[in-house]
Amino acid sequence: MNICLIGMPSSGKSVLGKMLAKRRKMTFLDLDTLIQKNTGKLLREIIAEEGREGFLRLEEETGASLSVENTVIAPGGSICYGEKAMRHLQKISRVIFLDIPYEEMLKRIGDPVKRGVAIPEGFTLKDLYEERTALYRKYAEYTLEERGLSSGACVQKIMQYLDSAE
Ligand SMILES: Nc1ncnc2c1ncn2[C@@H]1O[C@H](COP(=O)(O)OP(=O)(O)OP(=O)(O)O)[C@@H](O)[C@H]1O
Ligand SMILES: O=C(O)C1=C[C@@H](O)[C@@H](O)[C@H](O)C1
Ligand SMILES: [Mg+2]
Repeated sequence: MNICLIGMPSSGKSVLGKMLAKRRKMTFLDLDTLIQKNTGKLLREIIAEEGREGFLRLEEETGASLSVENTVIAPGGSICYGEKAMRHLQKISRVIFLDIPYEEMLKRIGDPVKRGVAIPEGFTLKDLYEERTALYRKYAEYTLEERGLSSGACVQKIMQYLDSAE
């Protein structure tokens, strides 16, 4: 089985995903990296050429056709807009939502534009946070409340959940 970590940019999908993969002897896969490998382009080049919508379609297709085993999958934060991808990820993996408070995200994230966050026209970061949080919750079988926890404690809680719900 695979594990898929979803959540806002800077919620810890990469950091916690790599720690989890090491602890459970699994492979770590970053979906952004896979998209770049498949297309031979950087994400910002894809977004510049195809726009936000084009990128989201590509991200959805990549997520929906993923075929891996024993892998911790870390998709980009915008994967929640791809219904087809999320349904597939639910089938092939245990989907876990890394929930961080809005204020914590602001502290960690730096400049969202530089980080490549796909913010629609007229949306604030707060709007985006609220819209996505509802979607992440909808697709996840477990929500990890990160508030106040160290990264080690986060991994411990995820491990406990996975072991208890096998
Ligand atoms: N409890 C915690 N859990 C996870 N990360 C934490 C925690 N506390 C602080 N951090 C820091 O928050 C950052 C999380 O960044 P990370 O790149 O893992 O997020 P991400 O979800 O992969 O973001 P992106 O969607 O941009 O790829 C790291 O710099 C990490 O050190
Ligand atoms: O949260 C987002 O909107 C994104 C996050 C990145 O990981 C990339 O997947 C892309 O730049 C979009
Ligand atoms: Mg990451």
